[in-house]
Amino acid sequence: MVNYKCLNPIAAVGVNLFTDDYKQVDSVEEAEAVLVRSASMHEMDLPADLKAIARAGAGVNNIPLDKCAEKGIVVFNTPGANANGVKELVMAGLMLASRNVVGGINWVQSIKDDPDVAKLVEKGKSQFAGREILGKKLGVIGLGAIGVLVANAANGLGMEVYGYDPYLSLEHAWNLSRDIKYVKTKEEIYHTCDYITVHVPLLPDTKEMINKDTMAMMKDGVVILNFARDLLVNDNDMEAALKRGKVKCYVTDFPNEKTAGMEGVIAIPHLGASTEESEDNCAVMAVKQLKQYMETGTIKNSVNYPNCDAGALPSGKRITINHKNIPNMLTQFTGVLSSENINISNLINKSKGDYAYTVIDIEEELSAAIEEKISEIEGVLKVRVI
Ligand SMILES: NC(=O)c1ccc[n+]([C@@H]2O[C@H](COP(=O)([O-])OP(=O)(O)OC[C@H]3O[C@@H](n4cnc5c(N)ncnc54)[C@H](O)[C@@H]3O)[C@@H](O)[C@H]2O)c1
Ligand SMILES: O=C(O)[C@H](O)COP(=O)(O)O
Repeated sequence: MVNYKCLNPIAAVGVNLFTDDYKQVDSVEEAEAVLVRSASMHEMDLPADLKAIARAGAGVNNIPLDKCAEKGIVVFNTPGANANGVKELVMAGLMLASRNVVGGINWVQSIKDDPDVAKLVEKGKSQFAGREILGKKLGVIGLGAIGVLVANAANGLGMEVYGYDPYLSLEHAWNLSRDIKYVKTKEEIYHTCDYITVHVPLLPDTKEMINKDTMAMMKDGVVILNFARDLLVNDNDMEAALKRGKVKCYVTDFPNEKTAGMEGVIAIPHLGASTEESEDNCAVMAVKQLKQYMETGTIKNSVNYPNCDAGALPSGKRITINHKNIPNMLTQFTGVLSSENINISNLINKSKGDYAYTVIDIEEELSAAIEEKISEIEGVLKVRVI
């Protein structure tokens, strides 16, 4: 029986994939597997038995990835599963920043009880006049699952789109419309674009990438959209830029105590992935990946361990070992098995940064004593026998 814990509500279509071999538990202390959306796990004690965490979504900045890797806990996310949901809201964000729809709606509410509301509307509407996005320049920073969809959709609406991503993957490059101008530096986007949207993960090198220096390079009256993470923007610098009119409007899906009431900000309550379709897609992908790992040792879409297709289970046992990526580990693993005269029928070893993963198939049973011997090898972080 595998105990799992959902730290956030996870769509039923995903959770229903768990069979009778899985049991939902009340506390994370009892869990071998965790499903999570945006709940922060940074302050959490991670139980010794925890083997995997699946983030039903893209951003993993709420999970202590290194701490997990160090404990042999594999962290998964669901790349692309909510990208369309976010893209559609970004397109709405472009419109909301261009046409004063929010101001107009609020104004209609304030005069709704006036018997002359229809006349007042026609008289007063000019104060909410906007501009069209057709022909305007949009810069997309980060051409991953979301950035590519946003770039292509904006291009379809007649915008001139510039894209920047120093790590652009082949898959995403294939999906990018040929009309998008791929630029080699962020500065080209800053100097050129009327609208700038960021779709990068929150990492040490992207934190506060929108700040007074980068905004100084932008056109006067630029519109900035942030559907990625609040900490990508320096809020104090944004406030000053909005006051000066350097930035015309800041659309954020991540309001915080500083930006929620800031003038010039359109604040959306983190709704990018909050659609039935995205929630279902993420839940199904997260649960499938978690189950596959628990049942076969295969790792797909991990962010802290290497991906590894372990293949079908052997007739005997499968030993999976999460360990440090240091020399001499395989010799030690095979040494323990050969000293017990155990034949290896298949062996896979993969690494990612400081961590590695080894799968060893044997055609017989494995005693607890041998499992213990492997666990005791220096650099071994977790051992499972399936
Ligand atoms: N608003 C929401 O509800 C919502 C939903 C999903 C994702 N997100 C956020 O959006 C981010 C992007 O999501 P995604 O699904 O497109 O992820 P993704 O991993 O598919 O794409 C991220 C892209 O950013 C690029 N990148 C990394 N560092 C960069 C840098 N310094 N400069 C330029 N590009 C850089 C990567 O190469 C990658 O192509 C997530 O990390 C998450 O924080 C928000
Ligand atoms: O990174 C993500 O996938 C989004 O920010 C969605 O977060 P949520 O699952 O809490 O809506």
